[in-house]
Amino acid sequence: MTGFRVAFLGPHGTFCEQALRTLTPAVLGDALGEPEPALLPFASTTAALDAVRAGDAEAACVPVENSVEGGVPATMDGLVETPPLVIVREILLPVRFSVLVRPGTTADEVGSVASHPHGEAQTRRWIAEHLPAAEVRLTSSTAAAAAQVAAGEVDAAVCAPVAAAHHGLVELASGVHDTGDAVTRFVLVRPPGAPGLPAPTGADRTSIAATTVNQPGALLAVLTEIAVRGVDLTRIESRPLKDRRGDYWFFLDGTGHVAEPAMGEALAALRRRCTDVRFLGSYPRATVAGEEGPGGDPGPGQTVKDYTESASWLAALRDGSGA
Ligand SMILES: O=C(O)C(=O)C[C@]1(C(=O)O)C=C[C@@H](O)C=C1
Repeated sequence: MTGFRVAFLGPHGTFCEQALRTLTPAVLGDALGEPEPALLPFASTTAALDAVRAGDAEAACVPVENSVEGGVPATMDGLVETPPLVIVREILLPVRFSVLVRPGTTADEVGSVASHPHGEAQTRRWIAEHLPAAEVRLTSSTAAAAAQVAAGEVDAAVCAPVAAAHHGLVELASGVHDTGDAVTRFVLVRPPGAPGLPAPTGADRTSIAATTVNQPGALLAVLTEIAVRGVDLTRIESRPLKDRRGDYWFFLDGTGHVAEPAMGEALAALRRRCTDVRFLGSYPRATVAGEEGPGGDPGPGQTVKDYTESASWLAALRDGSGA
């Protein structure tokens, strides 16, 4: 045991724990600087992030978005709180739900069914069709729903199949979903500077949160700074600033690394244009097995080589050696 701790959305048996466990010790060691961390379940995404901020864990793994239901608000809000945290890895996990019950329970006996809001959203039609009489209850995680079934507080849980073993439950149904092939994206976060920025791999993603003044074209200007540098924007989502009604955090993900000129220049431009910019991390892009990731040809004049050559040309103009 190293004393190095990774917080995750618990209890045991969440998709979040599965995502974290897909990282090999080598990858985890590379991302965290420690090969064998202790994995600590927390009751919520907020609590997992708070644990890192309080020094009770050195890193946290939290869900950030689902391909069917979209962003996880608690994570997005948590990422822009202070002190800052930065993403050092992303993990894409295909999500497959089972309906778990106590041994012996039949479908007719299910009067209530629980899940995390994202789990409920991905299986809403299925529940309406197959468990029409069940009252739906929302829980802090899918495994928390399984724990409630085990405790006799609810009859069924929509959760990961692995939760059955953790909570002594059995499958009433498996492969439950309204839209197939759902994927949830998780991120591993650390305080900035520990152990340092992941090195560029050539296939990275950078996450940014930015706020702008509320005037015509402000968001367009932000997007233009990104677009003209050939950065492929892979996600944009907003969250209210809460204490400034009508103002928003824009969460932007784009291909590239802050150490590369295009992304570096785009970030510097946002720093000039926005009322606040948070660098949320540059980290290797994950792909689902068998799928191509984003970020093909950045367009004419937009490769790292193009940026390096133009910077040398400008330097020569400035020092009088070129024309
Ligand atoms: O509750 C869990 O098991 C989680 O890991 C959270 C979460 C989410 O936030 O979307 C992860 C994957 C599923 O989409 C449902 C719930």
